[in-house]
Amino acid sequence: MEFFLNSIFETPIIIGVLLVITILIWLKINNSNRLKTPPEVGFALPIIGHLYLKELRGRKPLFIKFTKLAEKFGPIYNVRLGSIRGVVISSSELAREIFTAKDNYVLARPKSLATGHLAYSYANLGVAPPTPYWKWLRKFTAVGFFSHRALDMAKNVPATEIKLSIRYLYDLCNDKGSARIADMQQWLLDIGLNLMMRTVVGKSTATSDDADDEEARERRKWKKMMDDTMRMLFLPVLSDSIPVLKPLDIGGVEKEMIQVKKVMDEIVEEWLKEHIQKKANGIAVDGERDFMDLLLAAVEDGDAELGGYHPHMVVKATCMSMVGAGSDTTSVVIVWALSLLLNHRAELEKVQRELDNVVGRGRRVDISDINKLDYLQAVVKETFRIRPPGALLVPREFTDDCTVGGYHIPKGTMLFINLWKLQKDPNLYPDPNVYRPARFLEPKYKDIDPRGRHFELFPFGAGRRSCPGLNLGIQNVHLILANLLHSFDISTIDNKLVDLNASPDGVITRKATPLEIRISPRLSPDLY
Ligand code: HEM
Repeated sequence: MEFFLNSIFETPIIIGVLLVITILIWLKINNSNRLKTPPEVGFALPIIGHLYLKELRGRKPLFIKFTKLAEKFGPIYNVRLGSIRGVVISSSELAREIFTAKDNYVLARPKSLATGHLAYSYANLGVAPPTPYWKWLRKFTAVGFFSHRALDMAKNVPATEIKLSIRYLYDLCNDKGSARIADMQQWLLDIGLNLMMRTVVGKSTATSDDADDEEARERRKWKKMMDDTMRMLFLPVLSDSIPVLKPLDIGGVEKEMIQVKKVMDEIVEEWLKEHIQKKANGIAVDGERDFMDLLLAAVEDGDAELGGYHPHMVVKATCMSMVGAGSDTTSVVIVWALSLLLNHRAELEKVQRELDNVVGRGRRVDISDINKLDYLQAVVKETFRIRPPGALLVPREFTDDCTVGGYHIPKGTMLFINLWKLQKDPNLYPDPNVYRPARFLEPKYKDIDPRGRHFELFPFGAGRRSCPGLNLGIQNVHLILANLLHSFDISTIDNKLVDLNASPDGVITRKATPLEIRISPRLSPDLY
């Protein structure tokens, strides 16, 4: 008997089995006390988290990498980008839960090295924490600037700016009857910036103005400043994910941010001084009032909630956030709309036929026509669906522990909504990867509104932190696209297909390569 017991307990296999059983029981007891968390995409290493995974390596856009991971881990999963803990959502139902019942938890934006330097100490509306100051600014912009009434009053700005830009293209065609545009994306980025500069600070950067006078030099300086600021503001910096690298300032990025901030502030300060002078002279009351005029008047009102910021800093930061957030977004939608139409010529011709039927060829399109252009509106919706300009929206951060889809999300987690994947869900749209604008004319889809109320299509985000400029954005996208397609016949060079790949850089989904096209006028010369 004694021999028998000894042989059992001395057998390493038996001891191993007992050990495993003990560990399993311990894990089970321990897990049942723990909260259920979303699937983790792998084992997170210290410092780099999941950045070593093959799905997260390489120079592809982050939303493509997240889409690959969603195919493996489902509509909600946890990912660690270095020290940043994120949750990635790609289901319409979960997005609805977050932006309705849980909206209060996700009103903040994460901080980064770039926002620390370029966002006027977080006075910038796009990154300000959800304080009474941010609420006041949202209310002010919604009522004073983005309401339908305000847009109606300001409709002359797009009309004149678009006319100028179309005229510029027409002049390129003039004696040859057509023109080759090497980079239509650049023309569209210019017009987007012109529109916002006129609306916000009353200035125009004039499309591709290469004159050599003082005014043109000034305009080139603003344009470069805006380009640099936007590029730097959304630059993924390694030290945001791996903070121990911050003192090294790899590639001199932080030094460059400080330089960009200096130039930015000098220019915006100059605009502010001009507006203060205008106000003192009474011009801002009687003449055309831009956003800076309105805000300048509002911050001096005793009821303004300025969160301890100097009133002038609020004006500078907010105007920068408007120009920055409103220009590239608008242009990028039109780049994609045009690119998709060029790859589907029958659709392009349908839009032009609709324009000819509704507007005719005897005058130019104007704002009042847009509501009657059903096919054009369907084209814009299909573009928002297939190529959302913010494919991951703009990240948010959970400000408290929360539950989403039954999973525990701890405070401090970054929220990514993968619109790129969500809006191509086959449960929402049949043949989701096929470009078919007419789907938005079908009874089931025709009432889908992209303004953040329907979680099948919400390119402007949703909830209380969604895009405040969406009405202006929607108006300008339709107006510019309609004007282009009405004014010109457009084709690719040698009828080649347009490359539809997205650039890996930035939060705004730009096209990776230039859009090269040929245009020829289709209206009578007196209309340009
Ligand atoms: C087609 C054009 C546009 C698109 C697709 C777009 C998209 C977006 C998206 C996705 C967000 C983030 C929303 C969220 O977190 O849920 C956003 C925020 C914002 N947008 Fe737009 N936008 C456009 C035009 C504009 C315009 C014209 C303006 C201003 C004139 C503007 C100003 C802003 C601002 C200030 C924010 C930050 C709001 C905050 O954080 O409280 N946007 N936009």
